[in-house]
Amino acid sequence: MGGWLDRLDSLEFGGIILSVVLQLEQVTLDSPLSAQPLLNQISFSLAPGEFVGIVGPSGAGKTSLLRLINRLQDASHGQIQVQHRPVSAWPVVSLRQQMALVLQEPKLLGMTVQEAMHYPLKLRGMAATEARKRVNHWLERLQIPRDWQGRTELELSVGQRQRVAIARALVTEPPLLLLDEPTSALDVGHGERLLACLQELATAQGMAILMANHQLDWVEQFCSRVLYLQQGKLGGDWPATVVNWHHLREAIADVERRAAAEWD
Ligand SMILES: Nc1ncnc2c1ncn2[C@@H]1O[C@H](COP(=O)(O)OP(=O)(O)OP(=O)(O)O)[C@@H](O)[C@H]1O
Repeated sequence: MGGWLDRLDSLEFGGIILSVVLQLEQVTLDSPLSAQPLLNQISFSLAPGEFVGIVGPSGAGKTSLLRLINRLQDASHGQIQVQHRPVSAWPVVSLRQQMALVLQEPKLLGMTVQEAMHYPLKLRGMAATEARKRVNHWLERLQIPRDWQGRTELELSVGQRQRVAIARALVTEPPLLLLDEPTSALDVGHGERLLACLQELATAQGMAILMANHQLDWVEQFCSRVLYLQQGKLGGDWPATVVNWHHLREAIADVERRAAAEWD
């Protein structure tokens, strides 16, 4: 493994060379239902080795943002670049080979765990022996028991399915990993182990990871940077070490309480 950094282009800012995997400039997503956009002029970039948490109240736009990057939906305005190339200029299949997206309720599409793990490697034309080695490596790394390999999603709990979906995403070792609430159905032990593994992938191997997560304690513990979304706007983009976590928790809880009170 390794080599992600070598595959990236570089940008020069004031004489300092920086690599950027992902760049959003003034990205807006209009709502089909209201005048208020679902995402409003979002700009940020992501470098190799960053593990970034997207936090914010329910409905703030976290999932919508991840969907735009992978082109499940297109932005109404602004530009998203992956590896310095607008997402609209990439053939969709090639764009999706630059990244892996794991949605909140992952599906194995009727495949067994074993088949689902091999499928993305088969699509990339990897030789069977190498693919087997790669699959075994990631099954072990995410501590997925061997006896799950013949199971389909109907024979896995939601949390188990989540772990398999993340292993399936990692098996291609993409430069960019997009995760939507990857720990929502995991117990503390598996959640912490997964996030520690992701942190190591970022810091030791240069993978860029963007993760929507409601569980602020874990974002605080494992992420290097935090994006705060509120009502579709980017309310903050901070290194995790400078965040006032107590204040941020209160701010999010306040918005969520007010939203709930509107129904009373
Ligand atoms: N296809 C759609 N059409 C119209 N509105 C949508 C659509 N998808 C999402 N929305 C709205 O966009 C807003 C943002 O939703 P999104 O799922 O991105 O939020 P989120 O921050 O991921 O929420 P949660 O934390 O609850 O998962 C919400 O108000 C939602 O109702």
